[in-house]
Amino acid sequence: MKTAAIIGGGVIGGGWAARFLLNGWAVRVFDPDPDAERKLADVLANARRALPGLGNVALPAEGELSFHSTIAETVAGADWVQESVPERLDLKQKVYAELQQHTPAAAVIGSSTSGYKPSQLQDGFDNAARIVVAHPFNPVYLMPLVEVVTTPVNPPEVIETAKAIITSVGMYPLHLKKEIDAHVADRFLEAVWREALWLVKDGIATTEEIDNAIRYGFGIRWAQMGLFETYRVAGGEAGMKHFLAQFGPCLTWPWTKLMDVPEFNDELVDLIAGQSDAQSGRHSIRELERIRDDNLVGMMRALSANDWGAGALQNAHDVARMSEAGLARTLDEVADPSQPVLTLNRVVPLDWTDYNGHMTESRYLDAFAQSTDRLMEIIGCDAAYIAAGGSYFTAETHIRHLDEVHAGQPIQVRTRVILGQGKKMHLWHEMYEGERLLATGEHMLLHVDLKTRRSAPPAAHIEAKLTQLAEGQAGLPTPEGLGRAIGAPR
Ligand SMILES: NC(=O)C1=CN([C@@H]2O[C@H](COP(=O)(O)OP(=O)(O)OC[C@H]3O[C@@H](n4cnc5c(N)ncnc54)[C@H](O)[C@@H]3O)[C@@H](O)[C@H]2O)C=CC1
Ligand SMILES: C[N+](C)(C)CC(=O)CC(=O)[O-]
Repeated sequence: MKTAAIIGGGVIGGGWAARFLLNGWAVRVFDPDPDAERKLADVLANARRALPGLGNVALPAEGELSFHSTIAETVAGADWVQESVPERLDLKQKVYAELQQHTPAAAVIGSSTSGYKPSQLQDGFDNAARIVVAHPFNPVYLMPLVEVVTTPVNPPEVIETAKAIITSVGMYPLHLKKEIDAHVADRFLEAVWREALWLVKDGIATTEEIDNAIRYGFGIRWAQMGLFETYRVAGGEAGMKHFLAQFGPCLTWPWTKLMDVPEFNDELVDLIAGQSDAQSGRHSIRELERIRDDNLVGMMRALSANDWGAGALQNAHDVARMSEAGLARTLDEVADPSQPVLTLNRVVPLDWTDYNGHMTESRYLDAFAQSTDRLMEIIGCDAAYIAAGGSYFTAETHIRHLDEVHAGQPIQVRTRVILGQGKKMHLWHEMYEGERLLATGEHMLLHVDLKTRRSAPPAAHIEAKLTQLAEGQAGLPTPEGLGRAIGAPR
């Protein structure tokens, strides 16, 4: 098991701790705040609620969490050290002086700093080559971006290790080869933040109106395409050049106050804090975090369905996790084809819950459909085969809802091929939470020619694999409930 040492376990260090733990790492924390353990437990509770169901493949078993009273003890045996102490250079440098004495030589040290350049953290330290900026976004357990900022003293192997570790916990390392104060993303945030402060101070808009301008408008666009791709589309058929010709000149108009910062006096602080209380004071911070997490998970899962942006990143992480989660992609990878095949191993995500407080009925079909897709891939009906014009359509489905399951619970589906002959594929899915049978799904599918949209025999290699599974599993007892129908009222 890999080990992460977290130096500073506040908002960001707590988020890093949760990200590593839920991805199976051992996590060792140092934070002098006597309340640090309680605060981190709160962050971890929210992370456990949101992260495991984000993807379609189960995460590894949670790692071990421990708290330590010195930096020396915390970094013992660490593969990765993440420094997240307050944003004060003198304090950070004091911490790096200690880290240089005790951190294992092979470990990489990442700093969460929002604004300092890596050279300011490396300067004068023997282990400078192993120090990089690894700037995350809040909440670290859900947001994938990490700005990795390096300097010429960082050798390629340190940079590659940093990128590989960040990728392995489902995040996206954006490597900036040139250092700059506040990296890239915080430059945007600061520009928007300055404008927003002026708009409030000048009485143009309240904090709530500014938030509405973002969340009902460009904020949704940015989440899926960013800035440049969005503006390319906004240029119409003439694209980016037309957009620049039309809107470029207005950048010289005096629209912006970007170069000024309003004076941070009591009057401005009270104005902003008062409006913010009126806007959101009815929710506690932990409640707001959960609302934020529900929304982020829902949006990222929508992007996954389109294999786009942060969703495409999550899908790639799911694929990387499949083998460890026991999910085969080919028949050769199925450990024992004479037994029901594991076709789904995931956690019920937050957005699958309904007003009854449990997984809603349509998601049982969603889960079984994911299992059918998995079985199709296993028998060779994969993306290439479908692109070449062959696939399966579902002709009939019968689901029995036998027991409840809730967001955050792990579910597994095991699938039997009851019949695989000619055009027909008759599947029997059983959904479990541990040993508890939650639902069964019986599905009749027909192989189709995607050009004619009519049923047609599958390719020989598909039928051969299907028959192999059906014949191999024929000796198993008949599943209880097979062929069951609701029946007409008498
Ligand atoms: N809050 C945010 O939105 C983001 C912050 N960051 C960066 O993350 C770093 C930490 O920021 P936050 O977590 O927001 O601050 P925070 O104040 O929530 O947490 C800092 C933690 O460090 C602890 N600490 C203080 N002295 C320490 C020491 N000598 N050794 C170990 N721990 C010590 C404190 O007790 C506290 O728990 C900063 O560099 C900040 O720029 C990065 C991304 C976003
Ligand atoms: C406000 N902040 C500069 C500390 C923000 C960040 O660094 C990133 C984030 O999570 O928005």
